[in-house]
Amino acid sequence: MGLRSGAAFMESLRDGRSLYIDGERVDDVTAHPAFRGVLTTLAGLYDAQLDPEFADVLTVWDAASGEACSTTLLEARDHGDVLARQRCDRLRTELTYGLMGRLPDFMNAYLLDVKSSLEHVGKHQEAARMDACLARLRREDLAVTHTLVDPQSDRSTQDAPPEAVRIVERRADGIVIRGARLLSTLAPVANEVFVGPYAPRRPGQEDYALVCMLPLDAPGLKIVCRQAYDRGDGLFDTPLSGRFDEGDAILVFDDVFVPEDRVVVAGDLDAYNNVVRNAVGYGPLQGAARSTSKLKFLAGLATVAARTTGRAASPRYQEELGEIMGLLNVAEGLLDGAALDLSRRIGERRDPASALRGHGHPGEESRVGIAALTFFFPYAIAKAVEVLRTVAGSGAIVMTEGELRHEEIGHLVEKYVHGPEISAERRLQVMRMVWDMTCSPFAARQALYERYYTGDPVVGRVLFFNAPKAREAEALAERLLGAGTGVTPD
Ligand SMILES: Cc1cc2nc3c(=O)[nH]c(=O)nc-3n(C[C@H](O)[C@H](O)[C@H](O)COP(=O)(O)OP(=O)(O)OC[C@H]3O[C@@H](n4cnc5c(N)ncnc54)[C@H](O)[C@@H]3O)c2cc1C
Repeated sequence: MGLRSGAAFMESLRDGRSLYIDGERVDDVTAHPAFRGVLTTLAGLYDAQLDPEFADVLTVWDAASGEACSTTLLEARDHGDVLARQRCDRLRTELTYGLMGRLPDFMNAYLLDVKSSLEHVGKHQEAARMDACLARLRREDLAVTHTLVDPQSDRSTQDAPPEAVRIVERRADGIVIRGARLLSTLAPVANEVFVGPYAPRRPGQEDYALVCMLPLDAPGLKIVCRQAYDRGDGLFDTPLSGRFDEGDAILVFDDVFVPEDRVVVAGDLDAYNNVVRNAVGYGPLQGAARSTSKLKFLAGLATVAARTTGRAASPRYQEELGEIMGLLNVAEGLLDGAALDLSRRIGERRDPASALRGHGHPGEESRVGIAALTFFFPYAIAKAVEVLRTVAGSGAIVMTEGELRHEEIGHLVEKYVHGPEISAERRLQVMRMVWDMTCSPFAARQALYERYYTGDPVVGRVLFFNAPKAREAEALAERLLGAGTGVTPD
């Protein structure tokens, strides 16, 4: 099949999936107003792959299928391939302003990581099954989402609660699964879902050690969406929710059959607990590109907002905006660092001796991308949103286009709501965007997303505490502590 057009992508979603939103069952997701905006955005990305202006960056040749495929599915052999991926990740996330956390790109990178991790720990059969899924994605140009986290029915323990998805029947041709997983961003408008691990499973929990891929129209699979934030209010009033509300859903697997060729892990705890632990780092590169694009967009919007009120002329606001620009420069460096880490690890996997030549330290120890996603970006993005709030002030609490166009008061809006040499229409347009980034339900969800999308931030930090680099740091301090207190050399 090869690369799909936006129209073909839309057609593929008319599949009879069981989807529920705002209290109703939706028969055709492409016709529902809640998804019109985000589907237009995603269809645009599919069309961009076919556009000669973008095709060189967004697509690569797939020798296996004999057709072009998305660069986001390119398995990198060397640094040149990694840079091609970085350029593609950057372009696609700039086309979406970093506001879509779960572009299909995220999962394409993640699944390549799964394959690399399983291979690294010697789970070759599972890695081969993942590879077969990736080959299908390249051939069919599918949009994939994922669901990793057990329901919140009991967080007093890390063990799977009975509500978590599990294997309830093993057949010769596959397995039957039952239970729920959260929280699947993009699920309403994706083609397939990857069910994968988050918390490690322990002996006795083999039925919960499940990794598989399924089409989102699989019989028995229910997509239970959160409330829509795109309420059809138009792109002037809701310029971000009207374009980038990617949707989140709890997935309920009500006795869903998974054919054997879609099962990656079914009961092997060792494989399950190593599905991403030893990944080379495609995911962090994509995440760093997305976050950098978002930071750039926020820095730009804050500057534009400051100009619409005249505050950009004041050193007090220039200082705030300057800090965001500084953070953006750091972000660019971290993105390059994530690319270098990925290249280094790919090289080491191919030739373990290369870890000892030239790079200073083995790539396994360097976690620039993950550290950037765990620590830097959540801070930098929250800070940029805070600066946006500061420069906009009460301007973010803003009337709608309706008042601007109203026959009785429109002229008063023109007279009293303008900025310095800036029309009321332009100022309102900017402030509606600021509102959608700082005050709307879309904005609140974006903030929550940045905090949680890499998983529980507490768990993430503790992993760094337990990493070899922490022991290296400790050893450095111990060296000085052990140096004695004598001030004169012996
Ligand atoms: C907008 C959004 C989109 C998401 N998209 C996806 C997706 O596409 N796919 C997917 O699989 N998941 C997704 N997630 C889920 C995400 O992975 C989880 O939110 C994350 O793993 C945290 O789990 P939880 O929300 O159940 O919080 P909990 O595990 O219930 O934790 C709640 C809070 O308690 C804190 N906490 C936990 N332990 C301790 C401790 N010992 N001491 C102090 N505090 C502690 C946590 O840090 C957290 O702040 C998404 C989440 C959000 C908010």
